[in-house]
Amino acid sequence: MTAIPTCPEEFHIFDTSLRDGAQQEGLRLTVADKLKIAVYLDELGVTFIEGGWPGASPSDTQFFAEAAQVLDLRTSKLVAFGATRRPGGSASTDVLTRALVDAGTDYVCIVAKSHDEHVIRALRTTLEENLEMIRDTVTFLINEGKHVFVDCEHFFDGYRANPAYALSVVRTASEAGAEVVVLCDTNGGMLPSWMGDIVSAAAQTGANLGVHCHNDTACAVANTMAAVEAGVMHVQGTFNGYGERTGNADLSALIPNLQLKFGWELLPPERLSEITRVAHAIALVAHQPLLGRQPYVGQSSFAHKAGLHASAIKVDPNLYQHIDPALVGNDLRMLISDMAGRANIQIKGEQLGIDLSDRELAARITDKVKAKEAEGYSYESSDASFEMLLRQELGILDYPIQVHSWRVLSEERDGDTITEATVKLTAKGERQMVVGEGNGPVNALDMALRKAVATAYPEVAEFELTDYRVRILDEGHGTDATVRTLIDTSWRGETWTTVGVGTNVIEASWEALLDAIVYGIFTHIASD
Ligand SMILES: CC(=O)SCCNC(=O)CCNC(=O)[C@H](O)C(C)(C)COP(=O)(O)OP(=O)(O)OC[C@H]1O[C@@H](n2cnc3c(N)ncnc32)[C@H](O)[C@@H]1OP(=O)(O)O
Ligand SMILES: CC(=O)C(=O)O
Repeated sequence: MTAIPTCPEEFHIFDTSLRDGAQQEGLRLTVADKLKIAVYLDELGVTFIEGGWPGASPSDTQFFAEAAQVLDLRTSKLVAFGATRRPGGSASTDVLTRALVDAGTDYVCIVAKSHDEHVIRALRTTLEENLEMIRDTVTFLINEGKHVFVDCEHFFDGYRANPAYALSVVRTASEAGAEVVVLCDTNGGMLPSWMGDIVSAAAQTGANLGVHCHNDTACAVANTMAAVEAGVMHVQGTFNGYGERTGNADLSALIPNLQLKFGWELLPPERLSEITRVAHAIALVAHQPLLGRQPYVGQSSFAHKAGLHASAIKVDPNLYQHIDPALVGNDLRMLISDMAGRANIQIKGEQLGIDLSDRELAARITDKVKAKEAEGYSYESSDASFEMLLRQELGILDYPIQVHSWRVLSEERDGDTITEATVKLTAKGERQMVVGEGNGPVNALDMALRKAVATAYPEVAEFELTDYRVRILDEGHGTDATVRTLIDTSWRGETWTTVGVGTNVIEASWEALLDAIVYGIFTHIASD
């Protein structure tokens, strides 16, 4: 095994979620969103937050103006992004360079071309003029009192095409006073084993080096780690890997990798344990669902489904996890499914405070789960229904309501569809018959059921059906297919999921609805 590198005396975590992250298709951040995310990043403690490109868009200019007024960053420093001046001009008169100065940050990061072909064909200037643009812009910004970083765009591809020119760009930026020269894998085509030699060659210039990797080969984090092993002292990335095309190096994986695998204390442990919360909070602001299988911070990162895994986890959780999830603020989760063995059921029982140590009892429940899963039930996505099944099997589920009958009618009257449901039940000894109307049969049943139960349990009126999903289980059967319905119910910050299965979608929905109400009553409302 190669030796673990030691942490450089100065090491930067440079977050570009608000700049390169915002270059992701479908991601649109308002100024208010950016300000919120900047606060999360500062609380976590990244070294730098790149806020955007002032002058390129009015909202980025506004972001820096507002940030100066309202952001009180405690641990991070704000960076404004820009580019070298235009060819043939002067940095002192370039409109965008002026906007960079006016952004008012102490730190700026400018992008410079480092691939000869890009200079000639995209920038349409000479190789020498490109070096002059870098020299002029860095010098100008330093004279304006800025700390300057230079992003060498297409550095790795440029090095492979013309190493001498790519290195001359690094040298020019460093000699002009850039505090870090960042080697960018702009097209994201590199592989980890290709990084080390190129970074080492760039280090010969004497520049302080950083790295900025895109994820087009799914190697952005690995490439960044390889560059770190080769000696860079500054890593750029984004939270949840947002970024142009396939994204950037994901800081929610990169930071734990550096801290927990290399043993570098980049963040105090109590801040590292906030990283899952921060990744989710940023995803929420960005309106991007966070992938369950996102390393370290995803909901499934420490979720165990297979029976063999669970049986070893019962002995010691570390037998089947690479770190203690608490270190990154995540949790071990035990999933119940047709792949479960006794151990999954016993661990889940323990988490629910139900003793299932008896082998025969655990085996009976395992068989029951497998049989129900074969019918189409899915307990890994419906914890509440699993708990009800468990309690039913153990005879410890006191049904708070008894349903006598239900029906639902939909009719078209004068062009309008009217849907009405009737539910008859007994709750706390009182017989109820309630009619509910809704914009469809499931909605009408939900209304009638909750109204009927609410006379005995008034809190049920506040239960909210927050999600309803229907999945056809035997495609090809057409309208007589078996369906699975999953219902999320929320109340006072708690959410639980229940499942129903059947060839009749309304019956399957009713099963999930009824379980949702019953579960909510016995777990959240004191029964008397
Ligand atoms: C690798 C990266 O992701 S870097 C970040 C890229 N981010 C963005 O591009 C987002 C914000 N960009 C913008 O709003 C616009 O592109 C602006 C304001 C920067 C420029 O807009 P426009 O003036 O309309 O020019 P346009 O976008 O068509 O072309 C960019 C120009 O910058 C030049 N340019 C490209 N790279 C550089 C550089 N490193 N230094 C100086 N000039 C550059 C191009 O040659 C082109 O010049 P041209 O106008 O003579 O053709
Ligand atoms: C600078 C930058 O975003 C890149 O080269 O990808």
